[in-house]
Amino acid sequence: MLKIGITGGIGSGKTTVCKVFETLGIPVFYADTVAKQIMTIDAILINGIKETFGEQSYFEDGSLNNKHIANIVFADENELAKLNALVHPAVFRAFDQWDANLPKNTPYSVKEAALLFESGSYKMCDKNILVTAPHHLKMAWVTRRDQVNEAQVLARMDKQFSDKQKLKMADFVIQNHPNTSIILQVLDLHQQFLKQTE
Ligand SMILES: CC(C)(COP(=O)(O)OP(=O)(O)OC[C@H]1O[C@@H](n2cnc3c(N)ncnc32)[C@H](O)[C@@H]1O)[C@@H](O)C(=O)NCCC(=O)NCCS
Ligand SMILES: Nc1ncnc2c1ncn2[C@@H]1O[C@H](COP(=O)(O)OP(=O)(O)OP(=O)(O)O)[C@@H](O)[C@H]1O
Repeated sequence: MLKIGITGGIGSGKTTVCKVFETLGIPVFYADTVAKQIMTIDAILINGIKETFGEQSYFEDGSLNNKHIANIVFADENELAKLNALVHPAVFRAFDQWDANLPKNTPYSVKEAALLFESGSYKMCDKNILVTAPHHLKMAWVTRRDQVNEAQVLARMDKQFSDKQKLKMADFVIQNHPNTSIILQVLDLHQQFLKQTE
């Protein structure tokens, strides 16, 4: 089965794009969401995170203290590398398991991941889509959605490849821009992917 990767910088609209694929009946694996789920259920990972970032990484009810971990890792590349090394292999395994269990008549599947290119997982996809949006819009959307300031968003942007780097690696681009329609762009790609699976 064809595997399609979707990525884009923070706030570019990856999830919004993936919701359109889902309405077309295409299964989507949300790597960022799964990463956070695994971080609260995988005992080995939980121990590794506590050992590396302290007991405060989790609240008493076992939920993840996102803010505590984000404050450490987005201020220090070495700390972020440690977190990525702990979490990413577990997410790769979860994706393989998810993909293997999809119904046999599924035309193609989509993997949404913030770090598709940075983590190398794009190599496991047949085609990769980059979602882009103007910087000022990403900033406005994320600061409003996550109630964070511009410096906090910039700290994450700094840890990701630039759109210029990612454009060289992507097979397709979806522009999330007021002058274009995400829905029409997704429909166009959907038709192309269906043709490839005929
Ligand atoms: C650090 C954590 C706890 C912060 O949680 P928080 O709820 O604030 O952010 P969330 O997970 O919703 O991510 C929002 C956005 O931040 C950026 N981001 C997240 N993790 C990373 C990372 N490791 N490197 C660079 N940017 C990242 C992405 O643009 C992502 O879409 C969380 O992001 C995390 O556990 N990250 C490690 C797992 C990971 O690498 N996920 C991304 C790919 S699988
Ligand atoms: N074209 C748009 N018009 C208005 N709001 C938008 C548009 N695209 C995205 N947004 C909003 O911007 C925010 C970020 O979008 P979304 O969550 O889809 O991006 P993302 O790339 O998955 O983000 P992240 O990497 O931070 O998880 C959301 O609150 C979303 O509703």
